[in-house]
Amino acid sequence: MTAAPRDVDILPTPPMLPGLSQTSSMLEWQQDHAGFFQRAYEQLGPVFGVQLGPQQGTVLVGPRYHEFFFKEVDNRLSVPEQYRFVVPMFGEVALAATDTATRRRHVALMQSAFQGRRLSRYTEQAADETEQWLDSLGANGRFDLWNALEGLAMRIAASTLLGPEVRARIDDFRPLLADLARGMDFVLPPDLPLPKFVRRDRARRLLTEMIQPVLAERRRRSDTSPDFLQTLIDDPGVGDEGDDVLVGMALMTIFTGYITTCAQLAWALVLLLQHPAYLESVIAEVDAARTPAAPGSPPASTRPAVGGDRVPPDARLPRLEWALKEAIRLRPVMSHYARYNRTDIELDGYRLPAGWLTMLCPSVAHRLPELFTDPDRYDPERFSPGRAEDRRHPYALIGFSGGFYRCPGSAFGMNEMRVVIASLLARFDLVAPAVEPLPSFDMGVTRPTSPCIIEYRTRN
Ligand code: HEM
Repeated sequence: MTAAPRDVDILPTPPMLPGLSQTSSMLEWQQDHAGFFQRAYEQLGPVFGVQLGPQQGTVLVGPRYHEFFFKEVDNRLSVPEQYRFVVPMFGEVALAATDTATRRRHVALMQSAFQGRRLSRYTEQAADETEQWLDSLGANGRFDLWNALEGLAMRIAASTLLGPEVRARIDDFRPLLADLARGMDFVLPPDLPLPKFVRRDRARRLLTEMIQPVLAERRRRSDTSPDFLQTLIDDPGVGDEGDDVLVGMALMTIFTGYITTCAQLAWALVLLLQHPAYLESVIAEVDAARTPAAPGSPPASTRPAVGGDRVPPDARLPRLEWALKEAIRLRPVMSHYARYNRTDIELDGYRLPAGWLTMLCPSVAHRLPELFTDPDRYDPERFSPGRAEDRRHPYALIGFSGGFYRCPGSAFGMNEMRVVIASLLARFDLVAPAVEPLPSFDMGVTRPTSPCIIEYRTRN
């Protein structure tokens, strides 16, 4: 794929969509990220250039290019330059840390934090939070999808990641996290005096002020809480870097965990409700996994959070898992992944200039017919063992990114989505939204726009 550096300067840069100015291409992208990339791919092929505001980049589509992208990271492709937009939110932590050893240490710590017994405990907590939410809904009614799931995802993130002290103050915490989300911008310089950036900076300050006393109290008590905040406090590496880094990592993890999971969960639920035949098969699977309620127990809507006929948080629900993967395939929540070219790179006859971005676009890549049969069709069984279309290439399904910087919370995100949907289906009959929800990009992820009303009633 590559050639000696001396040949590179004579090569053309990748083709761009004709007739688009800096502003018009930016506007088209802002209105519909996936549609913009799809249009460019259809007109220009698997290697094309884009101009997003002042930044130029190359989008690569297809598993061979995905492999190149993930393998070149921390080599010719660099991470932190592209993650400058998170520095005002969390400081120079994780993917935004400029020092490679520090960045890898932060990511490795997160990778180890969301596995094994800790992961099981977090999943159980997610199930308890979900039952509490369901108990609050009554026997029937309606909820706005994003509003309801955002609240739930934040409560889950708060209790599992930051612990009971922050969970108790969730109502103060929630609008601040939402302000952080709305202040996320991949393109504009992060220090412009815009109202959304002013609110972002205020949110970070107030969130930090909330977490710092918790830290101090935990240290005073030599606490052994099982949440992620305690994992950070106990880690000798992060411990040495000071409280700013520790609080920044805590905020970054809770923020990233809540917003992506919530958006992906919302799409997964909508898609499932829109496909009643497949939904029936998932409900049957969920019912088979339910622990029977004790004889004479009260109706589901009035049962306490613990006990009753709950779906065990660790239940194996393959049909639901395939539906989650299908939602990740059809509605990936990240519009693209970007890395910064440290040097000129030659790729299949093109020059990707130093200073440009190199990008992947999961929404386009997930609809390649050579990987996914009848790719526009909702067909979760494509992930069943006999078909396993995602195994056609190790980088076919990239909704959690890939390589060393692949999402460290992917297993937790999958478990959380599974327990929320299984618990909802176990308790309620749900009605699909009357109109197809349009995607919204206002919070840094692709999510269903509100209002998107879901009706529910207790199952017989
Ligand atoms: C369905 C849910 C989720 C999806 C689709 C998702 C997706 C992603 C993706 C695509 C990336 C990498 C972006 C890149 O390569 O540039 C990422 C990074 C990350 N994810 Fe997830 N994620 C999910 C859930 C979670 C959860 C539950 C957590 C934490 C508990 C989490 C924590 C992180 C962190 C800490 C990073 C690194 C971000 C940074 O350093 O700025 N994610 N995620």
